[in-house]
Amino acid sequence: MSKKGLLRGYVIANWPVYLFAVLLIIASNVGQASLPRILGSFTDQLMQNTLQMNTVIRYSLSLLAIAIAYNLLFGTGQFMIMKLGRRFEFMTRERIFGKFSELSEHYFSKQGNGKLLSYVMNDVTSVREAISNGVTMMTNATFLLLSCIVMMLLSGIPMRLILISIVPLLAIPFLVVFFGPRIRKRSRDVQDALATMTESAEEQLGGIRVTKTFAIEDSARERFGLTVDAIKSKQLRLVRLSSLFQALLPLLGAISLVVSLLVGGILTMQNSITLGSFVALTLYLRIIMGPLQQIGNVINTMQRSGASLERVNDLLTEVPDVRELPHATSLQAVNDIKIENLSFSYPGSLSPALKNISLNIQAGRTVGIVGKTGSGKSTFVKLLLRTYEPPEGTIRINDTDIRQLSLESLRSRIAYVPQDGFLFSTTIRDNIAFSDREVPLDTVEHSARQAMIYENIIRFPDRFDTLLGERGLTLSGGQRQRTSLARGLIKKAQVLILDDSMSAVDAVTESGILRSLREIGKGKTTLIISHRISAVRHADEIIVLDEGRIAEQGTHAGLMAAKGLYAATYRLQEEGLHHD
Ligand SMILES: Nc1ncnc2c1ncn2[C@@H]1O[C@H](COP(=O)(O)OP(=O)(O)OP(=O)(O)O)[C@@H](O)[C@H]1O
Repeated sequence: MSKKGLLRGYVIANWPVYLFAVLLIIASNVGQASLPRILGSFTDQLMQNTLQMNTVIRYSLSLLAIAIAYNLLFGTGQFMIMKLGRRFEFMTRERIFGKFSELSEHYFSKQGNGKLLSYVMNDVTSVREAISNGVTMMTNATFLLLSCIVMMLLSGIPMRLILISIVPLLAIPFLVVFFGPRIRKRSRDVQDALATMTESAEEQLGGIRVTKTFAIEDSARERFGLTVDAIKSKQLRLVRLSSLFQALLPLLGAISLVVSLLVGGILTMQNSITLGSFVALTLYLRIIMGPLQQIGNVINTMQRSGASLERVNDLLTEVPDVRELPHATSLQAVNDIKIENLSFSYPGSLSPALKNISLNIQAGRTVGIVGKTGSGKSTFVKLLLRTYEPPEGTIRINDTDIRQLSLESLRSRIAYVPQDGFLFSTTIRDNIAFSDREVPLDTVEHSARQAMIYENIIRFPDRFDTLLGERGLTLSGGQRQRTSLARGLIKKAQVLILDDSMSAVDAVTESGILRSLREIGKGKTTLIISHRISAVRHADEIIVLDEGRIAEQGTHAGLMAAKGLYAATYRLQEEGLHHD
């Protein structure tokens, strides 16, 4: 898609409706532009004393007919364009949301949620306003201007008088060329600053509890104030420029009127033109002031929305870091997972998070991964799920490089439970049955029992129908973690990955969950990642990661006998437990 693709594509797809609406607006303008001509001829008849009652009535009815026709035609045209604008807004928000689901975690960590929200809210609205109001006003203004000029010529007003009167208007294109790009540049600055403010507001709200517990509300307010100040000064710069531009166009119109009054007045005194022509000319120039003001307005809106359109187009043309091949293979079943010489550095990071990892995970086995914080455990899982793209040929499932697989088929075969599983503002039941909303309540309850959260849930007044989040109940950290665990356990997937998913539960609950896992894990490939050795000691194989490398590998008994890092960590943790 080209930079302008979004809007152009939309207008091309809807051109017959746009054309029809524009024609209606043009027709309404032609009618309106005949008003001064009618009034001019009325004045001449009045001066010549040739007016009769039925002529007066005819003139009045003509004016009424023009007014009604104008309202009908303009109203319908404007409604059609507004409707198209709203549809554009709706479609663009959907496309942006679709794009969000394509983009990788890396993109989101780079951009920040606030900035992305501002695309969906501020930018889309700004483009919609331009294509609704902008198209209506631009068509209206341009054709009213042109119709007035044509009608002036048809009204018998001498050509030289018209030309002299509209000379000041010739400066308009120069003003547009001068101001347009400058307004656009300043608008982009404002939109960027708005995005930064949304981002800052989002972060401040997210961290409000921390801010309060540290009693640093004042400095938080000050920091937010800085982003607001940045918008204020950028907005003032924009407003200064756009107001100047908007004021200059009517000024040109006013100069035209002055010229027409001066030259037209002299010609009327010399009887070179009729009084009717003079009245018509001044009325035309008065009417022209409206479109001129509108054109200034529209150009301002268009420039502002142009900046927003650029931002939205930039987002929609963003190429995701993790992409599917055109003919990606669909993964039907997971047998063996082979990892060979896997090294990985995060984009922009100098030191690798994983170094030379080689590992075979046979189907149906349980593998524990332990290691101190920052040793690369979560990175390993992210690569397995292709949240980040692993280097070519380093991770294979059933001998196929996972980069050849479709993302949907890969991810739907894996149930992943992160440490801080996000819960949505809906019922507990819907949160647990996230992978398949149709599963019966018994199955949801069964998973809740396995995750040791059932007893908590049935004590809530609405049990599994209890609402969570903004309009509902707030769960404790441990309850949240176990609800998210139940969500992973219910998923019908051949591979289960628990990424530190029991860190917020006590030792007794953990051992209950581990018992369930041994039951669920039958026939499933299970990866348990943990700081705590108690969570992995029953695994068929344990991998000890240290600074991105496999430091040790084996069963619990084997690793204990080796008396290395694993055995030392185990002793430390056991001692901690006994001291508690
Ligand atoms: N998105 C990221 N961008 C850059 N570096 C990252 C990113 N995520 C993790 N890292 C770095 O990669 C290294 C491994 O991190 P990882 O999250 O895999 O460790 P971990 O063993 O899971 O730690 P923990 O037990 O604390 O969750 C760390 O040095 C970390 O700083």
